[in-house]
Parts: sequence; structure tokens; C-alpha cells
Amino acid sequence: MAAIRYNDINTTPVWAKLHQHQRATRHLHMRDLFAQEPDRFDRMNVQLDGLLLDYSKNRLTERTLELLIELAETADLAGWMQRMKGGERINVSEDRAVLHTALRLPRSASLEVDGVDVVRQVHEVLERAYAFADAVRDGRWLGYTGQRITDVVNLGIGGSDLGPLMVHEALAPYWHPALRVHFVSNVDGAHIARTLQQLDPATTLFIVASKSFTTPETRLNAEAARSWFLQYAGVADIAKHFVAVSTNREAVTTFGIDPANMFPFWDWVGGRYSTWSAIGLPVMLAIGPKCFAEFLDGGRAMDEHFFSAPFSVNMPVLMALIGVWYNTFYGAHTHAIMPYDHGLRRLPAHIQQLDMESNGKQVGRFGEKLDFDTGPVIWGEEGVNSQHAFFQLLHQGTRLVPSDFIVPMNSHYPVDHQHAVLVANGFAQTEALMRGKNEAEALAELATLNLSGEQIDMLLPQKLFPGNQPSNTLAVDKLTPRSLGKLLALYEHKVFVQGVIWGINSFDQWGVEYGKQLAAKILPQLTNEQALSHDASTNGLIAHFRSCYEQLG
Ligand SMILES: O=P(O)(O)OC[C@H]1O[C@H](O)[C@H](O)[C@@H](O)[C@@H]1O
Repeated sequence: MAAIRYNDINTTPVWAKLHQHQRATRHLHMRDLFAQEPDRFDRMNVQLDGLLLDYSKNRLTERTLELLIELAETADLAGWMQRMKGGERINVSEDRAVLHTALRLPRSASLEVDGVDVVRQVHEVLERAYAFADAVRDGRWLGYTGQRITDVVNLGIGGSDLGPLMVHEALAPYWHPALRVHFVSNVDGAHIARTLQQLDPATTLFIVASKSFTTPETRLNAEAARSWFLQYAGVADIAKHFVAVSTNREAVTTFGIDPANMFPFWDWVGGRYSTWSAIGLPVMLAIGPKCFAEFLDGGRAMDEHFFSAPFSVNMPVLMALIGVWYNTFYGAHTHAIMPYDHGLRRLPAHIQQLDMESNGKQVGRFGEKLDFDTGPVIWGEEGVNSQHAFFQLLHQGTRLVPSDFIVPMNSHYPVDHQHAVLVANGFAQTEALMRGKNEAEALAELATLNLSGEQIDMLLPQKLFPGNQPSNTLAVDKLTPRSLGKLLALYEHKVFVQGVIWGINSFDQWGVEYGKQLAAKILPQLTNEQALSHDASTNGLIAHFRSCYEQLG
């Protein structure tokens, strides 16, 4: 464990310099910066093997970047990167190493943690998972009636759902033609019931995915799936239809799943960083081991870039520092993610967990209170749908909303010229957000209409766009397993870098525990007559439920 030292980043000279610099430059308009700097795009883009980050449409000068890099150096970013990569226990509150990057290392590598080569462990499990995926995909793994598997249901929540779900959706062009994968996460019975309605138990395989194997939502869904299955088949048939992915062998066995059907991973893989592990099993089943290996390769390419490129040309570091600039020094509360790709429509949800569960914290890694703003609210929606929903606020609202536009340059679905329309919309939005529309431009437009002076006075303010709204554009050559691997690892490292700057442990999540404790207390009270001792609102709601709940009789 690293020596305990309290986070003092906000008392360093560079922190004060950044505040001062923000005050001195906040009047600058990006439209003017572009006019003054014809080479702005050339200077402010980074490319890595088919992935381009254009960060020129940000409120940045060369000096801003210099100061932000000085901030990263002051926070000992290079040291923390080495500590993570080397397997030090940087998740101090849980006393764990943080090694999702080891999941992407090649078989030829080795990395010892507590005397164990974790790369060897990773590849042993990958080989087993690949062999299992191949057997299901080829029709060699058969159900209890001897039929091949046609449907896979992943039962998991949080990190055991969002990552694999997003990756699975994004890679639809690579799916096995005769295998459908479903994801059930919500404890709302509607989710499992509506999924099971479509399925035949003889041809359905369930993956119970839970790092801890104690998550009530997942256990309840798994029990519901098992009861449904046992209406048709016998207990001995469970082995052909239920597998588990977990770190908790004992709980898996107690649940009734044969440990031979369990794919393990390790406590040094955080749930929201686990898609690369056996938690990716539903993805392996859908796209096959070869494509999954390419996804891992893409992640590794980003790791190599992250661990070796100077900060000034390091994609995750730049995205993280730009985010810190807006969050901490501009007071921006949110960050929007807009994938201009239907397959990536669940990316905002995945990044929500990745970022907000990692950096949504008010204390530093050693428990010290942080006296500045940390992780933003992450939100977003696929383009162009988002344009028709909330872009009004981005263009003419009162908030600063930094955003990422993710735009594939090529489509797997060449439907007429629709892809060009999609891309044109994405680029146009970043231009409009940056430039805005000034009075002269708005007046020129109004002048072409036959309007009275009074109408022009009323309309002119409504036609103005302040602009100066920042965005990054991530141009992806084509959405493939490899490019998706790079994109996902990019966001993981971005979150890590921001955590380091703010002095946060990005790998624990104590904030989700309290609600779980109270839910466990409220659950029995919903259906008994026990006196209630919550606040008046919670008491009132429980009483109201008791009076409405039809199954109480
Ligand atoms: O994989 P599991 O142990 O079932 O955990 C599922 C999820 O639930 C927890 O409440 C955490 O907030 C998440 O980080 C985790 O991914």
C-alpha cells in the first residue's frame, strides 16, 4: 500500500494558477481562437490506429494545456499509472490491486501479484471460456432434449450487465446468425418474465453473472429462471443450461451451479471494468472467440498508448485533463456523451456507471474531505435522436455542457446515403455549438424574411446562439471489435486519470451500500403490520403500499 498522505492538490501553486488562468481566459470565444489559429485542428488532434480525437473545439489555449499537464505531473500521474500497471494495491479501501489492464495482456506476457502470474490465470480462464463459446456456437453443447442452444440469457446487474450489454449491442454485425443473447438485470419481474415468454427452456442457456454472487437482484432473477426451467426439466438438467461467472466459488456451488460450469475472475477486476474478463462471456458467445480476442487487442493498443505516450499527445490523459478543466475550474456539473451510432446507444449508460461510480466521491483515497468539485453527472443519448430531444438546451440554455461526439466514419449498414446524413449532423452540431450565431448573422437571416421591425426585435434574441460550447469529437474508422476495445479502454483510463488528479480511489463504491441496507429493512415491513419508525414520508409511503398492495389480501 502506498504511504498515507493527505491529498493537497488544491493547495498547490498550479491549482491556483489554473483558477487564475480560467478567470483571465473565460471571455475568449472559440470562434475567435479558430479565426486566429488556422492550424488549431492540426495541433489539437491525436490519432491512434483508426481512432482520431479532435479536441480543438474546447476552451483551451496552449497555456491551458501546459498548466493542465503541470497539474497531472503535480498529482504524480506517471507514478500512479505505474502503480496500477504493476499491480500495487491502489484500491486502498478494499486493499486490492487494480488490474483490468492485465485482462488484455497477451499470453506471452507475465505479471506477478502476490507470487501468482495473473496473466497465466487470465489466459487459462479465457481458453476455457472460448472453448465453451465455440461448443455452444458450433452446436456441440446441447440442451437436455439434445437440441442446440438458440438463446442465451445473461442475468447480472451493474458491471455484470452494462458493459457486456453495450459491447454486445455495438458489435451486432458480428453476431452468430442463430444465437440470440438477452440481458436481464432489473429486479422488476417484468424484465425476466417478458424475456422468458419468448424462450424455449430446451434451447436456452442462462449465465448467472455476479462478481460477488450475493447481489439480490441477480440472485432473484437466477432463482426465477431456475424455477421456470424446472417446470419443464429436471434438476440433473441444470448443468446443461446454467453457467456462472463469479469470483465467489462457494456461493456459486451453494446456489446449485456445478463449479465445472463456473468461469472465475478475480478481486483485482472491478465490476465496471470487468467486460474484458469472463463477464464478457455473453459477448464471446455472440461474436465468437476470434472477435473477442480482437476486442481485447484493441484495449491493449489503448493501454500501450496510455502507458507510453507523452501527456501532451496522450488521448486518455488529454480527455481527462480537459474534463477536469471544465468540472473543477469552470464549475460545469455535467458531461454529455453522444454516440452517432445506433449500436453504441448503450454507451452513455455504461460510461455513467464507469465514471460516476468511480469518481462520484466527496472524499479522497485516504478519507480526507475534498474541497472542490469532482466527478460530473454523465448523461447522453444516441445522435441524431438527441438533437431532436435536448440539444435546444445545449445551444441556447444557460449551462456549460461539455460533450463527446463519437462518430464512426464508416457504417456496416450502407442504407442509401443515410450514413453521410448521420455524420453531417454530428459534425454540424459540434460546429454550431462552437461557433454560435451572432447578431449580424441572425439579422442577415431575418432580413431575407418579410418582417416588421417589431417582429425582428422580438425574434432576434431568439435566433442568437451564444456558442463557445465545448466538445470533443472521437472519429472512429469503423466500429469493429478492435476499435470498440480502444474506445472502451480510452474511457476507463480517462476516468482513472481524473481520479488521480482529484486524489480519489476510483475503484471502490461505498456510496451504493446505504440504500441496499435500508431496502433490506423496508422489505419485510411492506407486508407485515410492524410499527414503523422511519421519517414521516417513508412511513407514509410504506403505509400507502400496505393499503394498495393487492397480494396482501
Ligand atoms: O457483479 P455483482 O457482484 O453482482 O455486482 C453488481 C453491481 O452491484 C453493486 O451494487 C455495485 O454498485 C456495482 O459496482 C456492481 O457492478
